[in-house]
Amino acid sequence: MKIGYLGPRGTFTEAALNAMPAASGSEKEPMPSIPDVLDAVRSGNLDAGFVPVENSHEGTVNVTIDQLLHGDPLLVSAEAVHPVTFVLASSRPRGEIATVASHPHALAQVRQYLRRELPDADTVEVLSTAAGATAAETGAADACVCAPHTAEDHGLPVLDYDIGDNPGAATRFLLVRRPSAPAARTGNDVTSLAVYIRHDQVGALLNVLTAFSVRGINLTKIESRPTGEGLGRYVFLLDCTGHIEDARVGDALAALRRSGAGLRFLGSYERQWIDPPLSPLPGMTDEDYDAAQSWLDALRRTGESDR
Ligand SMILES: O=C(O)C(=O)Cc1ccccc1
Repeated sequence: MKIGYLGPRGTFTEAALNAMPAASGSEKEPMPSIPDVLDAVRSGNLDAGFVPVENSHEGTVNVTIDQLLHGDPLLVSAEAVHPVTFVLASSRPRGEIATVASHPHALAQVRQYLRRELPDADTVEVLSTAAGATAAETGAADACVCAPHTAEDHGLPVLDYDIGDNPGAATRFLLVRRPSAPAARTGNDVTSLAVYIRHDQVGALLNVLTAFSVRGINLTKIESRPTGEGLGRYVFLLDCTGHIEDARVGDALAALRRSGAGLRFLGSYERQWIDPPLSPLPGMTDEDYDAAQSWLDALRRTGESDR
């Protein structure tokens, strides 16, 4: 199995992929950008792609989300959550640092540090933290923000360790592939989907949310992105706990379908966060659904209910 990831070597994405048991034994190929990774999956050059999607403090990596929303569909088969710690690295003395290069999400997570320590330095956004290290090594930038081991690999002295504004920041990554049967249900799963609500209906978003809440399904993320059709046209990205094989999740999706909402299923996969999953509401387990279906089947056959 060949997995492409946001490279070059030394990115946080690479470190997160190497820590993933499901990826051990796979051939891993660094690619220059997130769209490069996902397009290579679409074209069949890669079996899977591994990209950052969200940071605990900086929020969503929009380029990843937009890639999943537009173009040929892709399916998420796994997620990984990985801690991120940043260093400032440079071969120049502190007083000579006029430019600092890194990935926009890394720069955003050290904003307060840079304002405090290097208030006059300009930031330079590049495609990854490892690309920032290359920029600092070649002199295209004076310094970079990257992982400690990346500074070492590029022969860059570390001027400051642990410079993140939020200790404990973590990034969530997704393993994606071309659509096929979703990952197996584990009992601790997340389902991601994009919902295109009806714009000619008042309360359309509330109806979508209600489809989840009445079935006791916990939403863990909701985010809107422009559809690209014009102002006021948004698509909603939802993450909920549960698997499409869970009766209540399948039932919620079927209800959305009946309501006329457009759906792009983005995958059901094992959840990797520390929060314990919430128990289903009474009457919402698969067993409850099965028992109610058997009761209805019998009622339709015999005309007899149980009271
Ligand atoms: O640039 C990297 O190293 C990446 O893998 C993207 C990223 C950037 C900042 C935090 C987490 C991931």
